[in-house]
Amino acid sequence: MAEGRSCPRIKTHSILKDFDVFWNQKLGTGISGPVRPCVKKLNKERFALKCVPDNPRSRTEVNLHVMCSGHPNVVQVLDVYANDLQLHEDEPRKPYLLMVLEMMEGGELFDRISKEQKFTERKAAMYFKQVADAVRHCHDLNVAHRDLKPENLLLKDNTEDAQIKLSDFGFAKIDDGNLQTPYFTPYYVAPQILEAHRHQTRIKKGLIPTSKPYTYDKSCDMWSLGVILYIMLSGYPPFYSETPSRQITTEMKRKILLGDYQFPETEWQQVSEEAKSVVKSLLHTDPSCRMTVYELLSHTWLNNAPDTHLSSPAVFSDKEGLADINLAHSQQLTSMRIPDCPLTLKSLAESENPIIRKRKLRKSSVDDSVCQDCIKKPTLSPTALKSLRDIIGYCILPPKVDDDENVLNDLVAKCLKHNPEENGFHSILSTWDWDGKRFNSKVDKSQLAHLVSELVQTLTRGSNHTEETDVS
Ligand SMILES: Nc1ncnc2c1ncn2[C@@H]1O[C@H](COP(=O)(O)OP(=O)(O)OP(=O)(O)O)[C@@H](O)[C@H]1O
Repeated sequence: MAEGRSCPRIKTHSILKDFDVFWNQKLGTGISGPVRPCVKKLNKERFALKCVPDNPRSRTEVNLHVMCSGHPNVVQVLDVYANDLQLHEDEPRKPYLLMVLEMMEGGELFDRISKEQKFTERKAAMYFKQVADAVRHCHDLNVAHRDLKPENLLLKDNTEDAQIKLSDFGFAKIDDGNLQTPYFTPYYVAPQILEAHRHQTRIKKGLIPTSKPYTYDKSCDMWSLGVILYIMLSGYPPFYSETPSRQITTEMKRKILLGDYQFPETEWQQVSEEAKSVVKSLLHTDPSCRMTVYELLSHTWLNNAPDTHLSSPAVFSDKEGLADINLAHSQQLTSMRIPDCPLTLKSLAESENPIIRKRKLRKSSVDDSVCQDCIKKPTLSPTALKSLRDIIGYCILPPKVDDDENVLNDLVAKCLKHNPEENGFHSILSTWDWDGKRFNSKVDKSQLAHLVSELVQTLTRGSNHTEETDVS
């Protein structure tokens, strides 16, 4: 079992006593601003300095990064300072946490791959194994990283066999298992919570041993690993939108939930079946069936990958393309992360006055672009809404009758009477070959619940229905 490091004492004297900081240089830039080089005065050793505003969230980042630090594939945190700084001319001095990090001279992993003369499956497996081992270490400590993406995989130096290390614990979270006891109103619920609920039900029925704790966040890390591996092997991501936008589109979410991706012949015909099988097991749509990090590390491909050439370096050398890949991956992670304070819905009777309710609802909108779209959408009648919700409720609750399929077919048919024009609904139904009366393919009820739940969220945001509920 891995042992975590305890948090170093946060130093409150000026960092400039111990380090020379190159404020005008940057090693890279993230959401929290540039990461700068610095040199320890005592021995002239080079480090990277990450400055984050001092607030509870950054304190969590520091704590969890330090905790996971004692592993060769995790960037080490040497020291942490709490100093007041004026980092921008137009801002007053503000409290910051300054993290002195091990210097990763080799830059980001995908930049390195773009320069590889001969990039093979074996090399990809060698890189990937190190990333997986870092994730194993975090998961052993019950930490979900939640931001596994190419930009956070850094190389120690520029040598041929440089180590890869995981960085940026800005979204990391102690996986305290809260999601094993999901609380929600069954009709309006994030897809992730539905999954946790299903898992809970399966444990209760004895279908899954209780010794295998399930947390959605850890399974998200495994999904991210699947996306990273897919990109490493082919040069492009498994899920992308035909119309690039800054917001993840409903269509892309749908593709992710349905696991709707391909292995196009041109780039994938050379790739071994074992590698594809690893990708498939990581991108499994049901998080509770997704490969765990231990299953991944014991997979034969990781230790016995063939020496076949991959086309990814050529694709990565297009810098703009690589930036698009990184952006798409970040957006997908954002859409998958469960908010740290889960949203719950209160009934109208419990809410405060209507003006406050409306204002709260406006503020709670997480996806403005979707919201704007929805305002233009036709209003759903309460009966139509109820019939959609009945389908969700039916799909997430344990079956009560033997005649499962007919009940579902009847519910859908009834719903169609109330929602005849709703294209989103028709498109969901076509996933399982709805012929107007029944489904002709076996319905994955969990996925159906996901998709209808999303549709309900989309249709009710910005419409009259938002007045029926209050988000707190
Ligand atoms: N230890 C390091 N050594 C060298 N470069 C680093 C180091 N840490 C970070 N960087 C560079 O700085 C960039 C941003 O760092 P980091 O991801 O930690 O910041 P962030 O503000 O949390 O970013 P994000 O937008 O990904 O959340 C990295 O992608 C990398 O290029």
